Amino acid sequence: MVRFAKGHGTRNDFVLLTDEHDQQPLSAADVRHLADRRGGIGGDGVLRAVRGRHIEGWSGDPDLWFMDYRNADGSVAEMCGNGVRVFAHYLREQGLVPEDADHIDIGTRAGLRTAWIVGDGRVRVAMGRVQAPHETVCVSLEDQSWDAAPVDVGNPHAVVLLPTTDSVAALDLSVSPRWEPADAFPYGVNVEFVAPHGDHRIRMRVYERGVGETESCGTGTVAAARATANAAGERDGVWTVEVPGGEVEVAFVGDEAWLTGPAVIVAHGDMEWPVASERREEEGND
Ligand SMILES: N[C@@H](CCC[C@H](N)C(=O)O)C(=O)O
Repeated sequence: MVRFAKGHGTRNDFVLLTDEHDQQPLSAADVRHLADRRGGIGGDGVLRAVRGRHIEGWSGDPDLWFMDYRNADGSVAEMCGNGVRVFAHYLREQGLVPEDADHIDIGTRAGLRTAWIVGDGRVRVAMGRVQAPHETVCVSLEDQSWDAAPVDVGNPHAVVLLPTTDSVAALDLSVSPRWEPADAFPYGVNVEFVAPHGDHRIRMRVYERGVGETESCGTGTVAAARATANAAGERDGVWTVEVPGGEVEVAFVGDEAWLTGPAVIVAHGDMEWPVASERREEEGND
């Protein structure tokens, strides 16, 4: 049996597990099973809490809790902005960090992230440096194409700025967007479609690498706000980003970003483990 929690941030949902001493490393097939909405628990991703010392390539404090993030298809991603808020909340509710700690430092594959529980069930995270080069790429969806702004939030994004929220709502994101040049994102990319919806307020939909369309993507909201601010010639500022699953706030000071939004744990339970052998065989235990 494995103990799990289920949580979400603006309905971007995750299965959470604690594996302090790295005794249950997850294969891609394990992750797909956990994230499976019919045969497993269900989620857009899986967050495993493990001490940093066990993560190859982590050169920070070995005692820090590390957010080992996986997309629902089993792939590894560097960062997850909604996930890191839910992860901070989980560490606190599980008693894995002191209840009176002012902040929570978390290791991720994109580096150290610091979270503050700010009340009302919301968590603020210092998202680090956001890089948005000037060059654009071409993003296509079925027979439509647009210029998109590449933005790096620790993980890769391409942001398409559209004129109206109706044009965002009309998109069919059941199919994956394509991009050119192909080598612009050798490891894939998350694609955001964004339109203005008031003063420093935008609306966004996203097609996530390794998942498909989700109701929210925290790093995507940061990328969307950065691309919108850049297009408006603004640097510092606070943006509200509406997503199908709710809304979050993104603040910029210089190159740095902070993301604030809800973090919810909805359930705890026990799951059969290891995964049934027939499923491992079916999916391949890679
Ligand atoms: N939903 C996440 C992003 C998760 C990773 C992404 N799919 C990727 O592969 O980079 C978020 O809230 O940031």
